[in-house]
Amino acid sequence: MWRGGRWALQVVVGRRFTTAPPPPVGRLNHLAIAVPDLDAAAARYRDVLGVKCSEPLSLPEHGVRVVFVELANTKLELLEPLGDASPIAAFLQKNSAGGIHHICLEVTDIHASMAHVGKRVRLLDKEPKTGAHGLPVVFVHPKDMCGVLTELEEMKG
Ligand SMILES: CC[C@H](C(=O)O)C(=O)SCCNC(=O)CCNC(=O)[C@H](O)C(C)(C)COP(=O)(O)OP(=O)(O)OC[C@H]1O[C@@H](n2cnc3c(N)ncnc32)[C@H](O)[C@@H]1OP(=O)(O)O
Ligand SMILES: [Co+2]
Repeated sequence: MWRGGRWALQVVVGRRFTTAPPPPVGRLNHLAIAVPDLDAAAARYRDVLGVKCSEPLSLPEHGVRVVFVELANTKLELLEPLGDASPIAAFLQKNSAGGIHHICLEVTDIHASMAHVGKRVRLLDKEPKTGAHGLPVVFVHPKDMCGVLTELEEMKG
């Protein structure tokens, strides 16, 4: 069916049109927290809550320095700005003490998810980038996801 200048996949099932179901979304891979001082934030989580923190990892291509806090059912991603163009620096200008920055959901096929999701919401890149885990990631604009910046990360298998 031709809709809005694009072919929309329509499967006829018993005289009722349905659109292919979205590719599956799995676990919450991480919840990211922007912080003004990564070392102080990691020490706070480690010393106050006694949780395990990774060594800091610099990701200049993303403008961040990160520490992962290991939890029983997911991870926290502590994010400090790295470089002048860091998206975290812009976030901290509005939230000086830091705050919840994004969530990351796992998908099995990021291109399939992008093709489906990209029809309905704004993806912030045309192609996936390589994230902190060395896996493909893409972001959905927060204004299109109930005010929450949403990262999709491909987890094969
Ligand atoms: C990938 C490596 C690592 C990993 O997990 O592997 C990471 O997660 S790195 C994380 C850092 N990278 C990113 O965040 C990339 C995606 N982010 C962006 O492209 C920008 O930050 C963007 C487009 C979300 C916001 O851009 P900007 O900071 O320039 O702000 P705007 O003024 O354009 O914002 C428009 C509108 O959105 C609101 N906003 C901004 N950031 C967030 C946020 N994190 N959560 C919720 N809402 C957000 C902002 O307040 C504006 O709202 P308005 O009502 O118009 O004021
Ligand atoms: Co992330």
